[in-house]
Amino acid sequence: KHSQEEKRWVLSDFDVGKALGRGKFGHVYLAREKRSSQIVALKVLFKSQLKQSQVEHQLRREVEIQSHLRHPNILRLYGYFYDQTRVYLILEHAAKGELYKELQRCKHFSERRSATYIASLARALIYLHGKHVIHRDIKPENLLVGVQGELKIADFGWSVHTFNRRRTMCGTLDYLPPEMVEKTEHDYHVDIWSLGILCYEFLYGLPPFEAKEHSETYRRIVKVDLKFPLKPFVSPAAKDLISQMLVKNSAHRLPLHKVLEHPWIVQNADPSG
Ligand SMILES: Nc1ncnc2c1ncn2[C@@H]1O[C@H](COP(=O)(O)OP(=O)(O)OP(=O)(O)O)[C@@H](O)[C@H]1O
Ligand SMILES: O=C(O)c1cc(-c2cccc(F)c2)nc2ccccc12
Ligand SMILES: [Mg+2]
Repeated sequence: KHSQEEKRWVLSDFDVGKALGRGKFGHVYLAREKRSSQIVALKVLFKSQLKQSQVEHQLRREVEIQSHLRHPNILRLYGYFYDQTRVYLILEHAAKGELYKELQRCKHFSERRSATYIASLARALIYLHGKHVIHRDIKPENLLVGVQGELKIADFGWSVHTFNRRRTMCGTLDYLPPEMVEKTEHDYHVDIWSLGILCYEFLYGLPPFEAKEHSETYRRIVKVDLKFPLKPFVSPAAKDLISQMLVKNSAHRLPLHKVLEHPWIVQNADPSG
């Protein structure tokens, strides 16, 4: 069956309301689609700035990827359109805004709240990886909150489709070294590392390798210089999970389905997510 012909949207299809926030390439507005009265977030990007920053292909990829994703913890992209000067993304409206503002407000999250978020993110990443998509930019700024407090992964600007590189251009992989052949697997594990960073930051209010200078942060990351402060109190189970995700050798990081089975998640995550 041919998929329903994509609707061609125009700006006059929407009543545009208040600005929800400012991004690098333009504003995001609350808007209502006139025919259906559906509330959306309309992300307006200026072509001139997109050209200047040479991110056109990245934006097209972001749109292509996000428009095909359907998961409760992944922000929907309903469609897009453009006029002479701007590109418009029609996004699901995340009524409770940015997670990182909430984290700043309450300093750090409880173990139950953190575990619930980590579980829903793990489920979303399992879905994403199943579609051969890696996000590569999982951080509080890119996490929005829905009307029921549920997490929504947004900003697929850095996501990529990892097609299987097992087939090289010339067809044979006999001459490829191990790291090339397994390269795609290696890619998936970047999101597990970021999930471990997030788990630490939810519980302590700061990312684990933070330092004044970039060079110092870099050194701490490559060394996996992981230290757990005495305050706030964090259970040994939580530290165990974080320690199994923040592992230098990507192949040894706890797989996402094992994250969901970890005792700390099982005992603390709210099943509804
Ligand atoms: N779907 C949405 N629902 C509610 N608020 C949103 C939504 N999308 C964006 N916002 C608000 O608008 C702000 C800017 O949006 P966004 O982060 O997507 O722009 P950007 O920073 O240019 O994108 P990127 O982070 O990829 O550079 C966000 O920080 C958030 O406050
Ligand atoms: O004038 C265009 O054809 C145009 C289209 C798109 C575009 C096309 C599909 C999806 C998407 F997200 C963006 N982005 C642009 C960025 C800069 C300048 C021009 C364009
Ligand atoms: Mg942003």
